[in-house]
Amino acid sequence: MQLDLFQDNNPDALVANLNPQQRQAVEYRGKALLIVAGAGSGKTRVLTHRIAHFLAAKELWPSQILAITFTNKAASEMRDRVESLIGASSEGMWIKTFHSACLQILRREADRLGYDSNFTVYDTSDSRALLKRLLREAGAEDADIKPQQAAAIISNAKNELKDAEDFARNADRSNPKERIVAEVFQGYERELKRNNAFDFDDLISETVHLLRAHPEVRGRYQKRFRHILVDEYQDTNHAQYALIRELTRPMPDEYAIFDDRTGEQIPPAELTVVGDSDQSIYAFRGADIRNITEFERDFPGAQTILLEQNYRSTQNILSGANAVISQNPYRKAKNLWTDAGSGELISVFTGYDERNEAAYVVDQIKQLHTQGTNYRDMAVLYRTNALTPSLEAELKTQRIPYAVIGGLKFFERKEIKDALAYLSIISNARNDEAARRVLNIPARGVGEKTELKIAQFARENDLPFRMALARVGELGLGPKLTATIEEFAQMLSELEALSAAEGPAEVLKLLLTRSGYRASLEGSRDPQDEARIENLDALLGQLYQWQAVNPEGTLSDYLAEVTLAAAADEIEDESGTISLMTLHTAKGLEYHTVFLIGLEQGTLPHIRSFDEPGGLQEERRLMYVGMTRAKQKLYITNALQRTLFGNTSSFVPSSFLNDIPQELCEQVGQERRALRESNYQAPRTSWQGALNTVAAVRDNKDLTLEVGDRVQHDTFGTGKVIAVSGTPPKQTAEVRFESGPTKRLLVKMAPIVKL
Ligand SMILES: Nc1ncnc2c1ncn2[C@@H]1O[C@H](COP(=O)(O)OP(=O)(O)OP(=O)(O)O)[C@@H](O)[C@H]1O
Ligand SMILES: [Mg+2]
Repeated sequence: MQLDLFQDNNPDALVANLNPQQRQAVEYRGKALLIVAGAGSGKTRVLTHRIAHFLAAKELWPSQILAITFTNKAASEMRDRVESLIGASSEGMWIKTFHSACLQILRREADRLGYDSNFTVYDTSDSRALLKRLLREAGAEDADIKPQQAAAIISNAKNELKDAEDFARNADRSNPKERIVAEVFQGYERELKRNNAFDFDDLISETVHLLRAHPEVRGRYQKRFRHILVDEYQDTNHAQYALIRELTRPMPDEYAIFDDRTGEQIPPAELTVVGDSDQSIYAFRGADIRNITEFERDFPGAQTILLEQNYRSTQNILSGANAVISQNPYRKAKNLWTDAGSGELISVFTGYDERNEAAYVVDQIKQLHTQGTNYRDMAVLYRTNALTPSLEAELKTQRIPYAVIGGLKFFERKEIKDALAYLSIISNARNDEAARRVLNIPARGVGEKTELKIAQFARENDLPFRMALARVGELGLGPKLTATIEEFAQMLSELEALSAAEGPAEVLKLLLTRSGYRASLEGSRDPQDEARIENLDALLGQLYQWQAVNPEGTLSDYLAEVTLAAAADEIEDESGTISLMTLHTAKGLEYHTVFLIGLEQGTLPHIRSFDEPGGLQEERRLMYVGMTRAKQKLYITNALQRTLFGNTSSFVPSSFLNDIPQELCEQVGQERRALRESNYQAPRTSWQGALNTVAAVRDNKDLTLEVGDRVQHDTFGTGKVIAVSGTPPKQTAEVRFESGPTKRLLVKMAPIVKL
């Protein structure tokens, strides 16, 4: 039927399900249209309907449309929405992110910039590595310039469309730092070009330079793209803004473009942008809200349409989100409303630690799934990736399929794999792959040639690679290299000895320092490396907890468990997978149920925002983005303590929680505490209570359970033992809780009392 709609050329049917303002936006014809509105008011829906409307009215071909979104996930959702509207393939239509659109243009036009079309795109770590070398060569140690600082300065310059020469011209020559950065910037550009490489920011700025320097190329793209639509316009930076401007700015007479068929002159491309200044969350990358506020000045005669009805969320969720964002100063109040009804209350849960928080979240997920909510309709959102390990571990244990969107799963991340490879070679000296992986991690100057030599020696002497390392003296390498490798082998021996006496967590803790891995990440100042440290700390925290639950567990037990758990990733059922992602990635998306985790001071708002101007406001917008992803049900959770690097720190709940009116929330955590208080010794405060529970856990040593016994669990309430196995102290019990879940517990460790 939808195909008919398209073939019948019936654009009116497309606007039947829209409110008057949305309909006006879809049907508007003119050079420039700006739609500003709060979350969930149908901005993206208007964009997709507008695209379909152009097609159905046969005003444009798919290939004449360029639609730009911010994330790959948003782009693929937009494509799906358009295809289901037109009932046909959207082939030929560009629905892309800024970066992927520019990448495609540059691939085609590379030779005009003196590049080959097979150029490489340097990711952040490639750029940092290059900058580090250049800084060293420029003697930056004395001026104390970190690669990360230089990278940020260069990135900002590129986002402002300033090249190395501009930068050098404007640099204050009497300031040694500026002089060095200017010099390094020029060297960096030279090296990129020599390597036939662009960095991330180049993709956009170079496309702008290309279009500016070559009007005939600009004309070609203007001729092709007759209508450009940009979603999430509030997050465009200057370079992105300039790109749009080049693609819509009138052509000079000598480069005027003409219709091949009619011979008529073609006017500039038209533009539709939609945005919400309350959802601007990329100021740190140079996003400029002024692009939205000054749109009318930049595009004279532009039409502005406001949308006010929210179709996504229930009133409780919307009121909660509005209450949070209204704390931001200097914003235009919006009149966003919904007729969806008040809906369920926002559930607020306080866990005593991150495992308790994860257990609660996963348990709710299981219950919702049992009650018929598909996994694909649920998402867990967080401020930073470091918050996921306990959650991922719990999801794995409970065999719930999940996907980490826009990021690697925890156990697939490089630093985690590195750490596990270290643990693996310590646990099993015959694991050649692991030994070879860590040989030069962190960089100790052992190159591939040396690695191959060692491997060959190992083969000839029928030795594992690890053993060949110990005999590196026989290889005739240079003295320095030989000493480095001997030292590496010696370190592995020490760690092997340690692992015989200590638990895996202690081994990991020591190896991160002894190997120099931690120091190399700490020294790098690359934000990615900062995240890597957080992740390694998270792994360590998780390992300590694993050790607490498996006091007899060995390193190889742990590694086997992790590997098997990773294999559980394969499972997926017809209800899809749960999505895990950062708040930044979640922009524009929506889910039936949303869990916002890690609502603590220092996590959200993030600690780094405290001393940045406007930092707290940007964090509040992130919170607003997170809350407004939920359609029917919103959970907000926090943990009173988190374990990082074996250290447990306590956290205060996020100040944003105080902004949500009490009557919109139900405090699940307090209910849980009340339950506990009514059943046994009352803890004094919630989190001391949690510690008491942990202490009580250790007193379970002599507890033995039998099938049929009733127990009270700290998190899950009362339940009945339905199976037991093993004998104390290794007895495990399967308990079916009245609150729904069935759990397998190690009796001596579980936070339970026998009733
Ligand atoms: N007129 C309408 N009738 C029914 N549903 C609608 C209508 N307008 C929007 N919706 C639905 O409301 C939800 C939110 O719409 P959409 O994602 O387009 O909002 P948005 O303004 O782009 O939100 P965000 O600011 O989060 O990007 C979607 O599920 C959409 O299909
Ligand atoms: Mg949207």
